[in-house]
Amino acid sequence: MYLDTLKSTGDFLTITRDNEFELAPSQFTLDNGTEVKVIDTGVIQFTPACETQKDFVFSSAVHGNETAPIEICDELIQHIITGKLELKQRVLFIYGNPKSINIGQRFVDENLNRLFNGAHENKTDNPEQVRAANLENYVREFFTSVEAGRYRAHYDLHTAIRGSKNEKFAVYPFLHGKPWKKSQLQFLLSCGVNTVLMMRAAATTFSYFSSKQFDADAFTVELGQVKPFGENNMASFEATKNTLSALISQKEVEYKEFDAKDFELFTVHRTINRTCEAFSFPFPDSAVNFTGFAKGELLATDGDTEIFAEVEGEAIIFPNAKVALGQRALLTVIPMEVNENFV
Ligand SMILES: O=C(O)CCC(=O)N[C@@H](CCC(=O)O)C(=O)O
Ligand SMILES: [Zn+2]
Repeated sequence: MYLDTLKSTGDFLTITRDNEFELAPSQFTLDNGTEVKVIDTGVIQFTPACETQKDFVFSSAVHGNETAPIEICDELIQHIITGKLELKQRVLFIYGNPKSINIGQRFVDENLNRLFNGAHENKTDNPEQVRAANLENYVREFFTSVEAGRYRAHYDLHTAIRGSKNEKFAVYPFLHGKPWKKSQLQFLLSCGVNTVLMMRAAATTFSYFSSKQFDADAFTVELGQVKPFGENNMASFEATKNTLSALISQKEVEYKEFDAKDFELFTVHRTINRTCEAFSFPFPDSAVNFTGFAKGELLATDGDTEIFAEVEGEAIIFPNAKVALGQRALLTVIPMEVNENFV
C-alpha cells in the first residue's frame, strides 16, 4: 500500500507514475487537520479543517510531455502533505494522463484534451477515453458535493510545443456571451501571464468543460515550452507557483490594480482543422506562436486547398500538422482590446 510513502514524502507524482491507470482510493488526515483523499491515480483532494469558501482544481499532465506544470503541482502537493503549506481552501489536483508522462509523449492513443465535455461519448476504445469520463466525474463530484454558490476555478496547466513571442499565455474558454472577468486577468498577470486568447466557440478541452458545466473560472494556461523533466528553468515559473499557492492557502488574494495596458488580448479569428492526410504549413517548425501574417499570405495547405490569411496581422497559435484528421491543426488570432464585455 502506498499510504506510508505518501504520508512521509508527499510524493504523489511517483505513486501516480507507478500506477498508470488505477490506484486504490484512500484517505488520511494531516496533523493540521487537512483531510487528504486519494480518489484515483493522479487525482488527490485536500480539504482543510477550517471554514472554506472556494474550490480550486489544478490540473497538469493532460499532455504528459508538458513537464513544467507537473513539477509545479508536484511541489505544491509535497508542501501540503509535509505541512509546509497550510490550506485555507479546498483543492483537487489532477495529473491527467499518467502513462503519457511515463512515455514522455503528448498522449498515448488519443489527445485527452479533445475528449472532454462529452466528446468521449463514454467510449472505452482506449484508456484516454475512459480517463476523460472519469476525470469529468471527479471534477463534478468535487464541485457539486459541497453547498451551492461557492466560488469555483479550474486552471489547466500546459506548455506549448513551439516557442512563443509571448512566452506565457492563457486560453479563455468561450463564455457564451457571459462577460469576461477583469479579476481573472489580474490573477493571470500575477502568474506572469499577460497574454490571453478569448475563444469564440465551444470546445472539448478540460478547461472549457469546467467553465461550461460548472460555471468555474477556468483557463488553459500555457506556461512556456515543452521540455523533458529536469530541463525546465523552474525560476521562470516562480510567479505562477506562488500565485497558485496563495490561492489555496489564503482566504483572499490581493492583485495589482487592473490596467488594460498590462495585457495583450486576442480574439480567435478561426480554427483550421486538418481534413486531409496531405496537410502542411509553409512556415518552418521554428515559427513561433503569435507570428503574424500579411493578408493574403499562405497559412496552410490541406490537400488541394490553400488557406490564406484573411486579416492583416492574423497570427498563428498551436500550429500542428500532425494532429489526427478532423482535429485542430491551427488557431489564428487577431488583437482585441478590453471592451464593455469585461467586468
Ligand atoms: O502547442 C500546442 O500545439 C498545443 C499546446 C496545448 O496542449 N494547448 C492546449 C490548448 C487547449 C485549449 O485550446 O484550451 C491543447 O491543444 O489542448
Ligand atoms: Zn497541452
